Amino acid sequence: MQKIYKIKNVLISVYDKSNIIEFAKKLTQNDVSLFSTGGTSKKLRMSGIKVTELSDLVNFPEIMNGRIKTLHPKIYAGILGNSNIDSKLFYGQDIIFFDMVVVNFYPFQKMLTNKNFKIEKMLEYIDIGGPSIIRAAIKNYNNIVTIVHPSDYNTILKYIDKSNITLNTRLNLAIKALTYISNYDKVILKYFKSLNENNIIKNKNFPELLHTYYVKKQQLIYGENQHQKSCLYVRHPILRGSISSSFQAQGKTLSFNNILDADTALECVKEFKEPTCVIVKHGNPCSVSTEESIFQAYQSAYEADSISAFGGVIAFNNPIDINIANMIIENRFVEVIVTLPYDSSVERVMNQKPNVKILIIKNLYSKWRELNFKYVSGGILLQESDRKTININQWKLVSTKSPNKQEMIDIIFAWKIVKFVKSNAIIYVKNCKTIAIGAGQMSRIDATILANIKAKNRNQDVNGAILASDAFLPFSDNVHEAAKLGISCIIQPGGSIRDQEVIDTANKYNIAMIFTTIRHFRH
Ligand SMILES: NC(=O)c1ncn([C@@H]2O[C@H](COP(=O)(O)O)[C@@H](O)[C@H]2O)c1NC=O
Repeated sequence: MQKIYKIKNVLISVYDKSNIIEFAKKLTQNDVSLFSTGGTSKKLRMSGIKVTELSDLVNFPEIMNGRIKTLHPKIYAGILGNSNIDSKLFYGQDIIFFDMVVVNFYPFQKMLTNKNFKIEKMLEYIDIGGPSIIRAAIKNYNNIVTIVHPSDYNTILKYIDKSNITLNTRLNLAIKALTYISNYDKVILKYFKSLNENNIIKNKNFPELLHTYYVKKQQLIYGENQHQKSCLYVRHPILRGSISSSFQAQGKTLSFNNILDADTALECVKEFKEPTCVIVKHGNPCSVSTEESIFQAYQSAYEADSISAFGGVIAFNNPIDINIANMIIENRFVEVIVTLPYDSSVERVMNQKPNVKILIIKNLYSKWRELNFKYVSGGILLQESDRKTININQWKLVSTKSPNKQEMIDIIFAWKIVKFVKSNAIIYVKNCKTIAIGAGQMSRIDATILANIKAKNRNQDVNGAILASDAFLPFSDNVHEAAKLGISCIIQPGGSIRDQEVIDTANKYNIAMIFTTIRHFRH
């Protein structure tokens, strides 16, 4: 036979007071005694409902602006205890054993929409007493009914006069309550994680425990290789102007490598305000060019290294135009295009090559400073992203010869690119166009020799070009190699113990040399 539960004492503490008057009235009509926190008591009393204030019950006032209202052993004994068993234990201590708790929490999620709320204000909306009451009641669901949704008031009233709130009903209400607490905590957790990330960025305060919050965006066709499964997760809140927030307008399913390359291409092209095109293969820019128009930039970047551009990932900092579209559909093998939204006429042309993957970026110049994660077996490395912008005032002219106006423009152009090329990186630039890139070599001299080979093989005119090196030139050998092709200016961080020897060699060849004092390794 089902045990009969008579509801006698009810604790009510609700932030959302909708329908509470009607509910409380019906309870009192069924000989139920009510016990409430300050605001709830006031509301009930104003409607003529008899209620005992919990602070009177425990003989302790609500303090600290409501931070402490119900956190009292007498209240928790009344929630966690069983009147049949524990009455003797608390003999003479005026413990009221509650048969039902009706609670809803401070509206933390709703307050999040209030962008002006500072952290201190948000913290005040973390409900402490409410979830504690509910958690205690859930633990004692054998003896207590737990209500967290006004929509359950009527359900419970149907049973209350018959005193047949079954164990199963209480269990289901406890599950609802636990879900409510858990969702509430998830929202707070998300908020705290966002603070965590901001703190890391602002204070370089790397936490003991690292929580990250990434949401699955899409399944990828495969990982780095076909036998590896893969998908893309994106940070929350979404980073605007990034590859993660891009929208795929057409083309086959993206792969892991497509996204990596598109990210490098996009981040690199974002460095430039003038029409610029960046072509990337295997994580490295193969060519970059800035021109008067985006079409010219594309043509010039393509010509700079048309061999490497085959099957490349191309990013533009302007919408692609009809000329680019025609050129691509006629005779170019392109894997991915990253562009700002383009015209419908361009769309119609690109639709003729439906396999080309096109990613649309709505906003290029996001102000975010991001964190950079790299995975190692069993751990992750965390660092600030290399967002160091150029500050010419920190640069030092160390050679006898000074760069001329065009060389100055070219070294700034090159220095923006070099941080996107894997180390050791040497790049040659002339007239705002890369003419050879030596990437990812284990020795710097090999990177320089590679750049020389590429420049020669592609019939580039290196005479009067500039050389940018992502880290210091450790020996003068690089200068000798560069001089062979007529390099007229070198930009590098400086900082080698052989700096003077390197400078002397530059002077010997009448090469201008600038030290940036900033290094841009990329691994
Ligand atoms: N601090 C406490 O001891 C405490 N006990 C209950 N509350 C919350 O206070 C609210 C009701 O307060 P009032 O009845 O004063 O309007 C409810 O949302 C309840 O979850 C508390 N507030 C915050 O934690």
